[in-house]
Formats: sequence, C-alpha cells, structure tokens
Amino acid sequence: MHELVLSGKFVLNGEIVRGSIGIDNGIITDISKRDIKGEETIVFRNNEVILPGLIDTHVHLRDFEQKEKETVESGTKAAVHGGITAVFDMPNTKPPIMDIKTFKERLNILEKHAYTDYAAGFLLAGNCGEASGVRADFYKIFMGTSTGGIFSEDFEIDYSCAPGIASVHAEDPEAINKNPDRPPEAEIRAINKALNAAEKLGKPLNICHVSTAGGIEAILKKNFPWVSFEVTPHHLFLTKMDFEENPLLKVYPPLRSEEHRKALWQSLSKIPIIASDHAPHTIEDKKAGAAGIPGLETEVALLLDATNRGLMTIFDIVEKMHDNPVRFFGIKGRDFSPGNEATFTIADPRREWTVKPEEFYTKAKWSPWEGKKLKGKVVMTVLKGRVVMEDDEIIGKPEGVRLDVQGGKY
Ligand SMILES: NC(=O)N[C@@H](CC(=O)O)C(=O)O
Ligand SMILES: [Zn+2]
Ligand SMILES: [Zn+2]
Repeated sequence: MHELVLSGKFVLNGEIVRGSIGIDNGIITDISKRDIKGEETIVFRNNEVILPGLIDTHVHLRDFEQKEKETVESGTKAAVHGGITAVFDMPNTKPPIMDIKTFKERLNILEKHAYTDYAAGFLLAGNCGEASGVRADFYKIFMGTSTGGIFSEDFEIDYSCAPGIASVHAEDPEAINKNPDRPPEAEIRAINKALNAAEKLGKPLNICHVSTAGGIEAILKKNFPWVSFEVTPHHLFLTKMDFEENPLLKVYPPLRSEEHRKALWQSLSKIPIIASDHAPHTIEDKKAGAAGIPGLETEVALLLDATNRGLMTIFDIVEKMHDNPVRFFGIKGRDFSPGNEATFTIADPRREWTVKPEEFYTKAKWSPWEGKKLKGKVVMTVLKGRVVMEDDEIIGKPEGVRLDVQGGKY
C-alpha cells in the first residue's frame, strides 16, 4: 500500500498512457498501467495530464536589496502557481552574486524561502578567483549589459574559467553602444563570438533567450553537443509591434519582427529549452525604462494553449522544460522513473481561463497577456510527493531544496 497514488493520464516514453504512480517518502516507487492501492489516491478523471516536474532554467528572483521587485518567496510561489517545480536563480541581483560571501547568503535565503527546488547561479565578470571558490550550479556571463549593468570585459576568459556550465546573455557590447535599440546584429555577433569560444574551449555553454533567425541558424549550423540554448515565450508569441503598442514590453534582447518570430517557430523542433527569463520590475521601474517581462505564471499555459492550435505538442513541453534541462545540466533524481523524486506538474490542456495578473503571486502584477483567454492551465503542482499548489492556491510550505546539478552528458 503506497503512501500516495496519483491516478490518471501521464506522459511515458513519448506517449500518453492512463495508469497509476505510486509514491512513498516523496519518491516514485511504482509506475503502472494498472490501478494500484494507496493510503491516499488523487484521481485525475478528465483532461488532466501528469507531466514530470517542469524546470525553468532562467528566472530572476531579485530579493536582497530589490525585494520590492520580487523575493525568493514571491517568485517561487509564482513558479509553483505556473507549474514550475525548479528554477535556475539568476545572479544579477543587487548586490550581484559574484563573491563567496554573497553566494553563501543567497543559498541561505533560497534554503529558507524557496517553494520550488532551485539551482544556484554565480555571476562571472573578471572574478575567476572568487568563482573557483564556490561550487555554483551554473555560472552566468553577460557579454553586453542588461539589468544590473554588469558585463564581462573578456567573455573568453570568464567562460574559460567557469568551473561548471556557463549560461550566457549574448548581446555584443560594441553593437549595443552603436545602436542602443539592440538590433538583431547585436545578438548574432555575440552568438558567433560565443560559438567561436565554444569551439576553442569545448566547455558546456547555454545561450540564453535566443531571439533571432541568425542567432538560431548560427547555433544549429555549428551543432556542438556541448552548446545548448533557450528561447522565451515572449520571443515566441510577441513581436516588436506589441512593444510599440505597449512600452512595458521593453526587454533585452528586444522583441523582434514577425520574420524572426516565425523563424523561431520554424526551428521549434531544434530548440532544446524553453525558459521564461522571468524578469520582474515594479511598474515605476518599468516606466523608468527597466528591461524585463514576468513570465512564470503564464509560460506553461501559453505553451498548452499553443498545443490546442497545433503549433506544438505536449511532448514538446516535456522535452523543452524537463527532459533537455535535466540532460544538459545533468540534474540528478528528476527522471520520471522509479527511485526518482515524485515531483510533477499536472496540466489540463483544455481548461479555459483569462489571464488576470491581480491573481498572480509574483510582485510584478502585470502581463503582456493580461485579459487574454487561454486554453490550457496548470491545475496542480506536486513537489516530492506533496501537493504544493492546487487550483491557484499555494498549499505547500517553502520546502524546495537545491537541485543536484552535476553537469550534463552531451
Ligand atoms: N531580460 C531582461 O530584459 N532583463 C533581465 C536580465 C537579462 O536576462 O538580460 C533582468 O534581470 O531584468
Ligand atoms: Zn539576459
Ligand atoms: Zn535573464
């Protein structure tokens, strides 16, 4: 008799099967197409599909001196509300996480306040000595400035000294200085520079928020197994016309033309990771020109909505927000198989709802999709056998733990 059984449809080896998942002490102990007995059984009878716990590899939780923008608590509550079970905590905080003392302080806050599991980031910008003194889960490098204004004077030195996987913001500083609108060339130049360094160094590299046709083409042409990349929902679903209508949609890299947006969709099958780049700011800061868009509480729903429009499948969501992050970053214990953590995102691809930012948990209570009707919603989030979110209610405690990120297999 298992402690808990989830009964319903779930994705297994690329197909949707109906069955039961047996859970004991937060661990998957049985996956069966038959009914199995549990002290407690949660039955999903309708359109719900149980997905392996989705992971967002690019999230800005702010906190520290920017609690008005977001805190680890508010941001990870937003994450579980949106069906995200683990976040990669970006280090361009205030103060930035680029020394051993600040990194340790960050781990304390995450340990105390995170409702999701988390990977801890470290900011690399000419501080290789400090970086060698921490074992972060990933190392963030800004080739050009973004929020926080810190960037790498020498990308190749920082990338070469990263003690683990480097995630890079690829916009070229000279191109930005020449044209602060950050045209596609600023990204494409930076991506080519990053790829040349990757070819030379052969070290794992994740290229963040790729937004241009040329950027994706350059990466796919090199096709290095040790290079992965992310695309965000805002670059998949919005264009610079949306920004022209709504200045709040200022983001780095900027929203692009319809031609670039279409190019991302044409390469969808080759996009390894979809990540939100959840970048919360107060409305005042946004009005003062801060760049960044909140995305934790809309990203999975937007993708589910897209499955209803034949743009992608629910298997794409699992592949780009679970399988590939687990494989590329080498996250242990998150596979959907017995012996691994019982962490799940339960989605209802048919649930219709309207985006109401006032109901969000993020402090950034605004959204590009405000008022939009979406078909598809996350209805429950389970972390290690515990229901942490159900029907928009956060019912868990901040029991997230640090992911076991060991660097992946390429
Ligand atoms: N994307 C953004 O426009 N802003 C991000 C930083 C970043 O990811 O570049 C932020 O931290 O606000
Ligand atoms: Zn960035
Ligand atoms: Zn970011």
